[in-house]
Amino acid sequence: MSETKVQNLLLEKKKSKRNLIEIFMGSIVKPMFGDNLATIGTNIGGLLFLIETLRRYFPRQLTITIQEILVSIFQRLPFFKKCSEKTLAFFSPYAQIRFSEIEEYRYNYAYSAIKTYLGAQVNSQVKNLKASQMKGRKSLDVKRDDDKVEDEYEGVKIWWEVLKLGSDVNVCKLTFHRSNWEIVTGSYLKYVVEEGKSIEERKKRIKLHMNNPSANWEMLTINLWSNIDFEHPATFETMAMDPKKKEEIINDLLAFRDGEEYYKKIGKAWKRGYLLHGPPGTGKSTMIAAMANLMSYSIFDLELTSIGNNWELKRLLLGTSSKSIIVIEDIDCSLDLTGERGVKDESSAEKKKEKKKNAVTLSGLLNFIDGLWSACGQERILVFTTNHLGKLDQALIRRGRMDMHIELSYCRFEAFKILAKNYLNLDSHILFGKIECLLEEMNMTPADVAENLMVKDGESDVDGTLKGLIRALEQMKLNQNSNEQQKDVNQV
Ligand SMILES: Nc1ncnc2c1ncn2[C@@H]1O[C@H](COP(=O)(O)OP(=O)(O)OP(=O)(O)O)[C@@H](O)[C@H]1O
Ligand SMILES: [Mg+2]
Repeated sequence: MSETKVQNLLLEKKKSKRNLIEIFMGSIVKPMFGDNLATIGTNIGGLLFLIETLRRYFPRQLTITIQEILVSIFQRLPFFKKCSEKTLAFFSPYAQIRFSEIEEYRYNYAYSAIKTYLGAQVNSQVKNLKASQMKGRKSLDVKRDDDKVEDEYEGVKIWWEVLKLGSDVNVCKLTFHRSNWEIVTGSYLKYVVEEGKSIEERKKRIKLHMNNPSANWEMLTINLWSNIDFEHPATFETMAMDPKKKEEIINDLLAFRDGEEYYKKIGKAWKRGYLLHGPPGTGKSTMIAAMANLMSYSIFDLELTSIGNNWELKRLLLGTSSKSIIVIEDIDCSLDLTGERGVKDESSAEKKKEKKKNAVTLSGLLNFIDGLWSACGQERILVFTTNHLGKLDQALIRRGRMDMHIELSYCRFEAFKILAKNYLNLDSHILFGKIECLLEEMNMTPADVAENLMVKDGESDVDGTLKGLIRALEQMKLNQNSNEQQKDVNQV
């Protein structure tokens, strides 16, 4: 058969189908509803016919793409705007499920598990891949880099698409034939999420999250936190402090980590608060790093001064994940510690109101820790640090809120021995006796001791380094004595 003949035949076929629709619209719809409705009816009829034809003769993915194009065209027409999507969805044999990255202001962990699962669908047929190597890793991490992934589960075909809606809403969209509803919603999705989570667990790196200034937040709760890999080397082993106290803290942390059942049994939210207090340079921040490394928990470092009010604080706390340590450093400096109770000198009521509305208050923080957040945030550790325990409001530090108070203090001999082991690989030395006496007398911080134990010029030997520390301690003693003498003179 010649090519023109085939084309003519196809044209005839098309005409006859179009004629059928036109006869139906002209003889039934038009007489009943008039010209306008008849035109609309013709369009719908044509559209449905088109979809059915596409479904029969084209592969599924193409059908869906064409359907989407048709929807977008028809949505531009005022009448169809409302009903085109519903009409198409009604007639389409496929169902779709969307997983947004953020759902009701909270991070959707199913989304990240699905993304991880899709990234892991690597085989020799895959054409687009991406590879990266993280610091400290020997192997390359190779992931699939396709926006569209076709999957198969128990003989059922499933199509995934990774999309960005608007400027910042990330979505994974799943399409499947409605006849497979049971399998997909029953076991496939569970399988995907669990598989994604176990891959994440295997590859897990501890993250340090920092809150972005609220002025930079975008509408949909993304961008509240930025994160980087956390690579602080501190461990409890290298922490210079009283060994008994150290053991107590480690046991407390491990009991918390393994305590899911216990917390359920006693009906308490699975969270624990630690208050670290002590002078600057005694190891408060170092201990937070050691905690994160011991527990393999990520850190959320909450900078209260960059947010405006209690509502923003709530959003930030709701955006934290489980298995995390939420840190507020120098709580005495970053919070209006008097809360609403302290507003005494404001002259005008207006000012008071404004202050309440715009401040992150102690009561806001406490209400949230005790209330809503306890109900929805599990397996979280809260750490506050301060240099001035005395300045803190009693409400903040009462037991039950801050379960354990940890004092980090000046470097005594037990702590020094740990630093000497870390920095000089020394267990004992003839100069240790003298250092012990001086450390009992003088209040030198572990940070200062550590600084003196660092070999700076690359040539100093162990003796030279320890003598350097002794000199520093003696100098400190001299300064202290002369200060005291000066004070006495001033008093006289
Ligand atoms: N207890 C300690 N054990 C081991 N190293 C310590 C200890 N305390 C301080 N250091 C050393 O001193 C440095 C400063 O300590 P760190 O930042 O933890 O002190 P801090 O108590 O948080 O001080 P600040 O109150 O000023 O924030 C650390 O990098 C660490 O090397
Ligand atoms: Mg610190």
